[in-house]
Amino acid sequence: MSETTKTPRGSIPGYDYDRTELRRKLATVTEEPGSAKPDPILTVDNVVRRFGGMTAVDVGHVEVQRGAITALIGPNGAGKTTFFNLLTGFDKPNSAPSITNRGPNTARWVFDGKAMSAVGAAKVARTGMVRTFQLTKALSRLTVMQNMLLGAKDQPGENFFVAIVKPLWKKREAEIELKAIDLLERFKLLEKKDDYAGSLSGGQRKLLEMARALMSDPAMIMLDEPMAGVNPALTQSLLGHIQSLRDEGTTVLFVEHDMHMVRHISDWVIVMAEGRIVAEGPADTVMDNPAVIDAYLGAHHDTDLGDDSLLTDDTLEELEAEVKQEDAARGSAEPERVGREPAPELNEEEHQIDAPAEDDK
Ligand SMILES: Nc1ncnc2c1ncn2[C@@H]1O[C@H](COP(=O)(O)OP(=O)(O)OP(=O)(O)O)[C@@H](O)[C@H]1O
Repeated sequence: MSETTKTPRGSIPGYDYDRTELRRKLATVTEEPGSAKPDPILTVDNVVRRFGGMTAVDVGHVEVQRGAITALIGPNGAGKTTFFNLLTGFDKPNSAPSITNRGPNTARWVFDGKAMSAVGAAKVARTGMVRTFQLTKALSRLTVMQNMLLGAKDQPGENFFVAIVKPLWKKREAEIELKAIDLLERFKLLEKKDDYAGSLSGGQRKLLEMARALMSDPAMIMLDEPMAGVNPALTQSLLGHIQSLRDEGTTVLFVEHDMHMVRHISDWVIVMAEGRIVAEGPADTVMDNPAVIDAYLGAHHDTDLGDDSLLTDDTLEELEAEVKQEDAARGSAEPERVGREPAPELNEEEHQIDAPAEDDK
């Protein structure tokens, strides 16, 4: 990956993006929930969302580093999607400020210097914080190209002067179309540009949604399970796209269950469980945090944390002893062996994603 120096979108002019520098900065961040980041693009305080008696999100404080790829992970039901919905204006926290709810404990989040707590979804997107959905929102009865054009900002019709001066709107329209073609080519969807979005596969719709989100040049893109439903053949290129976005200066915040992907591309990982942030750190160490292991084992016994080092020799011996006991109880002569499988590597040919069906949720 190149060590280019570019300006992250939404940053102060002249700020040099440098990946080595980013890593050096993140290495100074304390590995604890809510830790301060050297250059946060997003700072969130006191976001609480309850559904009836159940608290789905209760985030006291969290920061997202500008220009980095941050993974938001956690077991099923941890509150990740609800948190995305709240931040992007698709839902409202119970802790939102109101006439009856004022004071230091009310919800507040600031994106790129702008207070966002009372901002609706459309305006949030215009400020440069754009998200995709776990279930794609491509408009089935529009073509792929029409979907892309909808994602553009500064459309000719939005500006009265541009709209009435033909050379101006013609020029702007042509620019938007060129951008759409470029993105569709990047996401290998160009030959589908005249097909209805409804005819695409689940994985292709996922790619279309990401490409469409990029039409507005967001400062931060928030991806909700980008890999779910994506064909393994496209997995590697999607990972490459996400990394290039970061290298070009876009901040990426993504929710993902595939721990191999999380380990492979994240600069930083934030872990949620039962609505709270329970751990933070770089991908290669955060998975060993006892709070993370508890969160996953407590909620979801069969989650693969992508790290076989959790299987220590002691654990293996204990498991082997348990198997022997069970076999003895069943009267079996030859106990099964408990072994350590090699950790699967993320690799172009072999990497398989646990892809839930697109319409699971
Ligand atoms: N509209 C809603 N009404 C009632 N409960 C809800 C609603 N939306 C979410 N919840 C509940 O809030 C909790 C958090 O759900 P959420 O979808 O945010 O979790 P998640 O971490 O994204 O899970 P997953 O990884 O399975 O997608 C869950 O218990 C869920 O059932």
